[in-house]
Amino acid sequence: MSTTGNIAITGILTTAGSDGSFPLRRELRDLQRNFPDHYNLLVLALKDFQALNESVQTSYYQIAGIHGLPYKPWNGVGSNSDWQSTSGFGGYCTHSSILFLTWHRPYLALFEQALYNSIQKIANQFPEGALRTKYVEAAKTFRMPYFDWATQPPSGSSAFPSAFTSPTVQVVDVNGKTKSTPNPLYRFVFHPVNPSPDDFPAQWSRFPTTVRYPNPRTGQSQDNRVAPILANELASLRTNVSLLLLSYTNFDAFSFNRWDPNTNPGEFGSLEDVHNEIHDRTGGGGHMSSLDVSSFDPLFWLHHTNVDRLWAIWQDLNPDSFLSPRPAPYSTFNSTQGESQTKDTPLTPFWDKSATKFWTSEEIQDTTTTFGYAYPETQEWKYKTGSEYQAAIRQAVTALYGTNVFANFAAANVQARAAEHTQLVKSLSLATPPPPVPVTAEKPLLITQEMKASPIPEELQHLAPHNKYPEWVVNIRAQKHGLHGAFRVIVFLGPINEDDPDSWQTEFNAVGRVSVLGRSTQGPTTTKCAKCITDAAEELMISGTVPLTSALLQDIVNENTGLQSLQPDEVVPYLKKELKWKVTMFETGEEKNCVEVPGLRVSVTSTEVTIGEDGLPDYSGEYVVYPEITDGKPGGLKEGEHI
Ligand SMILES: N[C@@H](Cc1ccc(O)cc1)C(=O)O
Ligand SMILES: [Cu+2]
Repeated sequence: MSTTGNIAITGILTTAGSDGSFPLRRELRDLQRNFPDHYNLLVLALKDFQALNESVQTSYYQIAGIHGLPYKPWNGVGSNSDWQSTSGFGGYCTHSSILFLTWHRPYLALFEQALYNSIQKIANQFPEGALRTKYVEAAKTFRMPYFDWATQPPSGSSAFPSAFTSPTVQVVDVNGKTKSTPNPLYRFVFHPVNPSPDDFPAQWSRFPTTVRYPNPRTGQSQDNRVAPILANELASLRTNVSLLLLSYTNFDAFSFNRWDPNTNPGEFGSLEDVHNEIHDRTGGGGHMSSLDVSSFDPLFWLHHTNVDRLWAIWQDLNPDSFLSPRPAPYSTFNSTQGESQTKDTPLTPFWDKSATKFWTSEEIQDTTTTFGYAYPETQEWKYKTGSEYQAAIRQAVTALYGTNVFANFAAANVQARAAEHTQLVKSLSLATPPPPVPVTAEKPLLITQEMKASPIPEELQHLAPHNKYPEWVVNIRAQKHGLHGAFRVIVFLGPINEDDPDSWQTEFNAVGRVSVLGRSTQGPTTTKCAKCITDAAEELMISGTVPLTSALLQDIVNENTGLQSLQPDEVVPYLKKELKWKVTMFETGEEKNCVEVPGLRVSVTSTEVTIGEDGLPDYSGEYVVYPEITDGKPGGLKEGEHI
């Protein structure tokens, strides 16, 4: 890859196999367990890539810097002065816009192709002979792994893989000897933090490495906090992913989180919304929590690869729906605010294969193979017909994220989670975190092409007479920059410790959240992102969802609650009493209780789901709104109000 002139974004240059196949981007734990040579290459190459001089265009530092800070032009696209003016080039970020998904695809391809340079370099450093042959061979099919944060981790293993939390990792080094080495997925070590003056404001300059859940006093990363927080809201998140993939049929609704008055009752969620909450839940006030700096955490890349995968899956189920033109919410290098953003809008700063013009959404919609990869679920070449292929995708999705909430519930290891919860509470009071688990200890996820949906378990069948049940969803709308910073709305079902914001995320009764990555447009931490400034001026509204059914089921199984069915006659009075929500700001790592949120509106809807003979849910029913549940609560939808 040349480092002068326009860098073409090609992904890893690949020709299809004779059967039409492409190498797969695999789940991290699958790669680690079942493809140890690929994993070994990943560790060595990512270290090599991260160590590149930060002034090199294709270094880890510079590529990460395209997303937010330092807000300087990359690859000659835009000039420094463009970045300064708020009416001009507002940076490259595309969140809350129709281009959210498509912009990140070439971005990931760029990362993958740069990482791949290091992969090839490393493979060829092994001593000539069997060892080199083995790694050079493995390098050919190496692709970027993803972290599937929505799937049920195998029982007894952590919701946040030790591959991210272990400070060190065992590898076979290029001399053929096994050694322990700093783990490049654990964190990125800046070298230095500000290679050019003022890359980062003081808030971020103080961290010499990326951090997760930094201790507000010492700045120390507390990675052991991530797993229990991921586990605690996992059941609801899985339903959310299942709903998005199987019930949303419109690209605009599926893809991004901007709310407008015409949003359908069943479409308050989006992949962007689910993606936001992972930033929040893994960041804990550290780098992942802030769009300005999240891409410096290595986790960002595996997280976004999963987002790209979920989109690829959805797109192949809905090949005819794609983005419809919208007025640009902000100005960029190529389009001015208010001008139509379409599938032909250039995705700056990503030059296409010709390196003379930019990639557009249209060119990358259909297929990931343009960039030389596929996902386990999107191996289209294995199927004779489109409908066989789609049926296989549906089966795989339901097996991973929810055949139906009942099978999901039975599969979820509630006991393991409860134990993890106790461990978290204990570890918070310990001076030193528990010792890291060796990376190889992780259990593999089962990801196969033949995964089958399973039927409703017998002991829960009475809750879904004739295989029908109501799916309950909380919808949340708020003004994105209304609090001048990032905040979340956490939804609870049942009693909580009302007075202690620090404990809310780990309350067992926390069901899920909508995380809002708002930013400041005034004061000392003012963002340089021009898009955010115009968004704020426009009072941009966003929305998100928290599926409730899994928590309701837990309450049904827990006999102390008195709840016995999922039907409205029981659930409505129950929710009226037990449903609550809290808002906290989290940007600084400290939890700040916020009572008033501009534009907040919380509503509850349900829709009837039918589970087919094949175990697949049919989500095509109408949504019913229940204002009586939220009326009278702060920010709740009132009787007679339009959703
Ligand atoms: N936190 C629970 C979800 C839940 C929330 C509230 C409840 O009342 C019950 C269950 C989980 O991890 O699955
Ligand atoms: Cu992101």
